[in-house]
Amino acid sequence: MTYVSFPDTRKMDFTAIGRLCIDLNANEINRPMEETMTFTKYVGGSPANITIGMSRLGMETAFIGKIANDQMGRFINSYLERNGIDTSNVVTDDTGAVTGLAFTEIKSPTDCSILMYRDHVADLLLQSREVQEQLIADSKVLLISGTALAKSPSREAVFQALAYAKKHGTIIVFDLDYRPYTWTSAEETAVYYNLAAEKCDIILGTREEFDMMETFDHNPDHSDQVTAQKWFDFSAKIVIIKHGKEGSIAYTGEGLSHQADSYPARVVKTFGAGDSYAAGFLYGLMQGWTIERSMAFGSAAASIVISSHSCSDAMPTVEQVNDYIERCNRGEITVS
Ligand SMILES: Nc1ncnc2c1ncn2[C@@H]1O[C@H](COP(=O)(O)OP(=O)(O)O)[C@@H](O)[C@H]1O
Ligand SMILES: O=C(O)C[C@@H](O)[C@H](O)C(=O)COP(=O)(O)O
Repeated sequence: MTYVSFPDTRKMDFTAIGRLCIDLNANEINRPMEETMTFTKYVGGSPANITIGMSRLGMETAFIGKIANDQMGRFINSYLERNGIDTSNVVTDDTGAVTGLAFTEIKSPTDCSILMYRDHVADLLLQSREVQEQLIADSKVLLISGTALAKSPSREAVFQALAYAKKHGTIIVFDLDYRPYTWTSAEETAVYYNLAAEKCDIILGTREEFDMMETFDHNPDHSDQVTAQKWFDFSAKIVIIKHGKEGSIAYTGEGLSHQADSYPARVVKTFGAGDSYAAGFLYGLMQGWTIERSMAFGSAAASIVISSHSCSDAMPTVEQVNDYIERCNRGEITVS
């Protein structure tokens, strides 16, 4: 059964809007940040990671964002271009803003955290008039991510992109990607997340992220079913709630639910799971696969990325994901 009909005559498969940042991942792992001396630099930012993932999977991709006018900004731009991502709507800041940094702490495979440096970052300065309507009209999918809603003018830019997507029938995906830093209150966060989610066809988030959105709702048992049901009265066709190692559950407007287990992984660090899952799942759905097969493909992609040092650079190809699934099926990867 087809739950989402993607427009079929568009030159761009997938366009994302939001932050382009730098991840600095600890080289000396299994210790606190205080004792970490060296880091490896990668392109980061959840929507950037997902776009890189989609590109690795062979999709035509583009990005809408703003980079700093410095070495970090140029590093990001050239990495995107080397990965075949259209950067014609990546604009350069001219106000002296900086690139957001995410230092990752890997204390153990299950105890990871991120230290964000996000004061005066370029990505939150994207303006609505800088969003190219034609690019969105030419795309099958527009992905938004919640962090870009945290501040103006990036907030308005995302809503403008949503308006263009609605106008042109572009399928809208919302990766909640809630990062408390840069939001000022629980009320502000919930209001803007809810306003954006009303317009989206596919919504992906963790249980904790949906809990944040339900600040004004009645869902005392944190029921996934109750969470999902709310969005089918708006635009949603699929709502996915992710539960880390426990797997994920997808709901569709017909009242059906689909459960996916996680794949085994030799976990190096847990971040990057959600971004690779999103890329794998969306890729599958755009191939016309069932929701279950798409979720399994996303889950396997996630296991590959959390078994690696980076998020963006470790995004797998189709062959790598299929090979991983086969190796798991043969019992060759059992550590979880
Ligand atoms: N420890 C783990 N082992 C195996 N797979 C995992 C693990 N953590 C996450 N995953 C996979 O990644 C998916 C998304 O992870 P999750 O942690 O829920 O999202 P996020 O990274 O956005 O917080 C899960 O549904 C699961 O398939
Ligand atoms: O999103 C960021 O700014 C940091 C990411 O690049 C980072 O690697 C990460 O946290 C990935 O997020 P996840 O996939 O939700 O775990």
